[in-house]
Parts: sequence; structure tokens; C-alpha cells
Amino acid sequence: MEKMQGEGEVDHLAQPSPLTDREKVVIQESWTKVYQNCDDTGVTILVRLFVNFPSSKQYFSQFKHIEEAEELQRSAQLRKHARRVMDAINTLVESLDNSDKVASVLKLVGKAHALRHKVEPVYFKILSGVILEVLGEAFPEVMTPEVAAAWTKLLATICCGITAIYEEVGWNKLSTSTG
Ligand code: HEM
Repeated sequence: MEKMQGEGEVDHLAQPSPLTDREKVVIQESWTKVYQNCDDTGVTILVRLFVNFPSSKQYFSQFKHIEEAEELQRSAQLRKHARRVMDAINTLVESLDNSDKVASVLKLVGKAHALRHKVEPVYFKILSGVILEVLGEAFPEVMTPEVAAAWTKLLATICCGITAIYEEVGWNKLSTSTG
């Protein structure tokens, strides 16, 4: 049976302390390498999410019934979403010193996924664990313990911000009222 806990240590309920200047720098430096391989890394992350947590496919009309990793990898809808996730993370990483920009990106993503795509917020936590795992495997020389700790904090901040938007748009009320 599929595990529903994120694989990493990201806890979307605990509001992390703000990133330090040093953490911002190590995130930005490490991201440069990751973003150079944006398409491959994004697709690897999304395929891992959908293979390890098959229920996360339910929201995607074009590949929700596909099980084979190779076939998932070729899906245009998956590849498009991978690119969007990576581009959004890129904007966040570039804007670590601009809290208004970070808040507006999280608001857009949170609102669209809650209201339009109706994605359970737990999947953001699960995805964060998968991101940490794949970055650690694909870039072992970059993801030192210090860098991984900074990424864990950034991803927890993202999950926390998105969960706050879900609450703001009444996600609890909506999901309990529909059973
Ligand atoms: C950091 C995490 C994520 C980011 C930055 C992100 C970003 C985006 C963006 C920019 C779009 C396109 C614009 C829109 O329709 O709102 C999108 C669409 C979508 N996202 Fe996400 N997403 C994330 C995580 C997830 C997760 C965890 C799921 C579900 C398990 C999900 C499911 C969807 C679906 C179903 C669509 C519509 C796809 C389509 O119409 O082809 N997203 N996402």
C-alpha cells in the first residue's frame, strides 16, 4: 500500500524560521546546477512522485491510468507540469530577498491547486520529500548536509505558505462539506 507520509523531513505544519543569509546563498548556488538540468531533473522528480505515490496521478487526466515509468516519462502533460514546477521554484529561489514576490507566487500556486485542480495539500508535502530525495541522488556533490538542510527549510516554508493559502480559501470547509 502507498505511504501517505512525505519521504523527507519536511513538515508543512511547523512554520520554519526565516532563511538566514547563508541559507539563501547556499540554496541559490546549488540551484544554479540543478536548473541547468531543469527538464531532466523536473521529469525525474515528477515520475518518482507518480510511481511511488500513485494516488497523486488522480488529478492528471492524461496519465492517471499509466503505470509504467517510461510511459509516464513521455507524457506531454507530465513534462509540462514538471517544467512549471521547476520554473516556479526558480522564481522563488531568485526572489528569496523579496518576500512580497514569494508570497504572490505561493498565493497563485495555492489558489489554483485548491480551487481549480482540487489537489489535497498533503501532496505538496509528499512532493517536497521527493524533491529532496531526487536532488540528493542526482547532485550528490552539491547536496552536502548543509545544503540539504537549507533546502529542507525552503521546502517546508513553501508547504507552509501553500497550506496557509488553502486555509484562506476555505479548503477545510470545502473538503469536510463534501465528505
Ligand atoms: C511546488 C509544487 C507545485 C508547483 C510550483 C505547481 C505549479 C503548477 C503550475 C504553474 C500549473 C499551471 C497553472 C495552473 O493551472 O494553475 C500547475 C498545474 C497543475 N498542477 Fe501543479 N504544481 C505543484 C504541485 C502539484 C502537485 C503536488 C499536484 C498533484 C499531485 C499538482 C497538480 C496539478 C494539476 C492537476 C495541474 C493542471 C495540469 C493540466 O491542466 O495539465 N501540482 N501546477
